[in-house]
Amino acid sequence: MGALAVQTFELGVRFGDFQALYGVNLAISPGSFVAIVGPNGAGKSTLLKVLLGLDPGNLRDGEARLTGKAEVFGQAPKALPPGWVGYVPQVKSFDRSFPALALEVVVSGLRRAWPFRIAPREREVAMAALEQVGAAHLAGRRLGRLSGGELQRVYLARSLVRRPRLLMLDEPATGVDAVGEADLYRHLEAYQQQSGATVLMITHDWEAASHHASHVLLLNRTVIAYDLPAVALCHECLSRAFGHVGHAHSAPVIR
Ligand SMILES: Nc1ncnc2c1ncn2[C@@H]1O[C@H](COP(=O)(O)OP(=O)(O)OP(=O)(O)O)[C@@H](O)[C@H]1O
Repeated sequence: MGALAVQTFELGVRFGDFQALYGVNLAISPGSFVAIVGPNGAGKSTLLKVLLGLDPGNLRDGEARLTGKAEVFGQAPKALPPGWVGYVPQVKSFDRSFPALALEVVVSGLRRAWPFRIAPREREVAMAALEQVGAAHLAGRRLGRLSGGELQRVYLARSLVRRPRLLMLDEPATGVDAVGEADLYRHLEAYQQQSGATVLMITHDWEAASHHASHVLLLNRTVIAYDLPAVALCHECLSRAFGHVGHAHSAPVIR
């Protein structure tokens, strides 16, 4: 296969007169587990949206402009075969009022359309994905009756159901308790070991990043550091990304 999982060349995104990202040059090898760390408004979600092939101009009102180039497995994100990329959005963006069952949500990831009738084979594949994230018992539950952590697992199962080569997660551990967070990493690492997939995960938890990620991308509108966690999370890099690194955050555990 040979191609890098993700490569960007002087990537920039501008919303009106606000430059959200500039000069982003990345080369991420297949099989990496990358934690994307940076302050609020650093452009982390914007970067993931570009890699998902979404047009940043369509995200909100106003003019947006993309410059430079992004490639996923050597191709423009929009040109990738369906199923190569999985995405788990932030829990807060999930619509729980939608009257659906967890199983239906997972099958919708398989079909990319709402499953009014679920075929036996689809049920089998979706149940396997739910089992993979320890959520088979949630299959028949309505979304509105799931906790934040349970909902997170259902969407993780949905993102895994087509066995993506690149999995992107936007703050998956937010609102999830410590056990749920440990489970999340366990499931991600197990999937990665089986499949060799590349994982990009936005997180505000430096400690978890330093424990679980193979690499850390420290971002503040441009790349501050992309390196092994112990290097990218050094005090100087964090100060450059966050400004003053005060006592509000626990110091990262450097192994
Ligand atoms: N569609 C849009 N229109 C205008 N501005 C936008 C749009 N999308 C993002 N922005 C702005 O771009 C900047 C980067 O946003 P983004 O959501 O990528 O940051 P983030 O690093 O993910 O932040 P957080 O940690 O708070 O989730 C922010 O200042 C945001 O307000």
